[in-house]
Amino acid sequence: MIERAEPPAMPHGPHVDAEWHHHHTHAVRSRHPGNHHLLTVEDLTVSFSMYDETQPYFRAERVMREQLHHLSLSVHEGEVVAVVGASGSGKTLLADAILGLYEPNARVSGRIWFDGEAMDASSLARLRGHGISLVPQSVKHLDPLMRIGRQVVGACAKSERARREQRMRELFSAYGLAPEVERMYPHELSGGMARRVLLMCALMDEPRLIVADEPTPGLDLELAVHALGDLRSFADRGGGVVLITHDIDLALSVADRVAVFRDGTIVEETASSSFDDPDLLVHPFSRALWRAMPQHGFAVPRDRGSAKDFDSGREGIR
Ligand SMILES: Nc1ncnc2c1ncn2[C@@H]1O[C@H](COP(=O)(O)OP(=O)(O)OP(=O)(O)O)[C@@H](O)[C@H]1O
Ligand code: NI
Repeated sequence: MIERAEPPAMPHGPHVDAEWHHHHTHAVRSRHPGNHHLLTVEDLTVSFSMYDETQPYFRAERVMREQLHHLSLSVHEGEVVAVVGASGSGKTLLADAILGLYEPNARVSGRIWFDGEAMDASSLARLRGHGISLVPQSVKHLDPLMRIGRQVVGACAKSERARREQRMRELFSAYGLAPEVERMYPHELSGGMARRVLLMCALMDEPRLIVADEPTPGLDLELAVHALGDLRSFADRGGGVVLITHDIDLALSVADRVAVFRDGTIVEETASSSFDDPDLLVHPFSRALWRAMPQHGFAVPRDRGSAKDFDSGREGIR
């Protein structure tokens, strides 16, 4: 169980120190029975302890709010799996959980396996940047006080510096960033440049799995296609990619499989090609996404406050 681990504090990202910090027991490491996946997430549930905002403040008690519910997902080597769904539905929480990043008030349960090994929060944290890399959703993840070149090269042993600088320059030219950008600070970059830098940071580490949380907003179509093409070729070289996005059209152009995410869980995992024919889609929400695609007439899925439309019957809404 991931809830038992004691995660180390990390220099970047949210401070890792969840409530379950206090219950230590040693997680049992075992191989997943018959697992041939690079990543397997089983029954992942994330809740937050918070004050009940439906009560007046003087009566409010701490309650647990569950945001991810019994979520399962798998990624093979060589595969791009797109996680598509509405905003605010918990997709970033899924990314954070795979990276072993938990807020202090989070309670996490479930199982995560990487390359057949059972993971806990501390082993996931150790893999961060050393096997699993995140392309974060917000460009605010860049350090505002550090020059771009230093951030991309990252903290590394002196002996590795030259090799990493060489790789950075290759990535710079592949992404059409001028060498001067190395000397710049994040506030001097356009949104699109900052996005490319975040992607480069992930590619620098030569991970086995990349979790990309909305990597394309702010990129024009050509750059977005380039960025996704890079994730595709990373997978083609044997890596795995979890591509979180609400742009299903773009996702379908690179993903092997699509995991349809709704209200804190994955309701359907299917081949991208299922979106060529809505009869191959099982869940009403997947069909609603299909209908919302431009070429199918832009029917906007009524995602909020109309759960019944999707949950009662295969056809869902019109
Ligand atoms: N530390 C926390 N405490 C309480 N609630 C939280 C915490 N972190 C996230 N949440 C809640 O979890 C829910 C899911 O948020 P999340 O950012 O994962 O959604 P998302 O699908 O990534 O959205 P977007 O598409 O806007 O990026 C939100 O309602 C958010 O308010
Ligand atoms: Ni998000």
